[in-house]
Amino acid sequence: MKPTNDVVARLSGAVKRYGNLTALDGVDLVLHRGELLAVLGPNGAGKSTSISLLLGLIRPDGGRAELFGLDPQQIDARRRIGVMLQSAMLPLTLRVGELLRLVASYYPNPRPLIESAKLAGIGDLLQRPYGKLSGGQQRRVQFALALCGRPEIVFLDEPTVGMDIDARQKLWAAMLALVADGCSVVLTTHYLEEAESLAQRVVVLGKGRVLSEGSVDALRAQVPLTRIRCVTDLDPAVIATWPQVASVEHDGSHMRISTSAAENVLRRMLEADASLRELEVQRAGLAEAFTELTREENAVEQEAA
Ligand SMILES: Nc1ncnc2c1ncn2[C@@H]1O[C@H](COP(=O)(O)OP(=O)(O)OP(=O)(O)O)[C@@H](O)[C@H]1O
Repeated sequence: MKPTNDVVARLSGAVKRYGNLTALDGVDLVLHRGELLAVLGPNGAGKSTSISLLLGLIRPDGGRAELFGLDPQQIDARRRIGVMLQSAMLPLTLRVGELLRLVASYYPNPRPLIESAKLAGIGDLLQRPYGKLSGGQQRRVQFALALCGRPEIVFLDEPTVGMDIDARQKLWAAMLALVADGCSVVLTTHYLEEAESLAQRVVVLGKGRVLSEGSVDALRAQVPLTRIRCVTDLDPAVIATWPQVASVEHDGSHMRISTSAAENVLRRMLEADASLRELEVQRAGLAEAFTELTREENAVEQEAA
């Protein structure tokens, strides 16, 4: 357990309503110094709302939001954070180097421009007007702007959307470099492999509530599933009705089955299909855990309705 003075950001019982819609319904969330926290959840779960509360862009209707123990709207708190939101309104005619210099000037102890550019992999873009860059290049510039002030916390709201694989991997490496340097990172993403390989801790939101919270391993352990992948002539709709089969999907020519009883399911499949081939059996990852957690939430809702 980390000491509580290690907490750099916190939501306590945060409630946010938009008319009749409760976007956040009592969310508790803490961020420790030097950790990468992934905030996951399906569309509309409340991820962006949670981040907006921590950034002081919106105010809670109940509960509290704190940055470094301060109100997030205080300038002393804001000077210690960097932000990359889903939509960035930046002046299109400014060159990337000019943008970086401008944003860095808001901070008391910014990184040297070259260091920020190197971390974000935009050293070759500094002379280019921002508006002339590709979508993926603009995202990298936005990342550079988020880290150029040497912030203690960086908030990244779906940062890798629109990036190719190479750019995404570079951004991952840069996030890890920030964390190694003692910076805390809050990352929202729909790419679960991103959370799986980067995050020390994961919070799963669903319909404005925290469904689960813990390390990636702890989350996986909550849903002890195994993934079976193979080529088979068996009918997926039939396999889906077998006991303890959580899901059956097609993956090209392969079938992918998630189950909590891998041995039983495999035995049954091998008995029923002598031509079953290209078999792989693997412990389920965060994706399956996430699907199960959010599915349980939906089922509870449907029962209650
Ligand atoms: N300004 C607003 N006015 C009205 N409703 C809003 C507003 N902002 C968010 N909401 C609603 O609050 C809920 C939570 O939205 P939020 O953007 O936090 O979800 P999210 O988890 O970030 O989703 P996504 O993955 O789609 O980005 C949604 O139902 C959304 O429609």
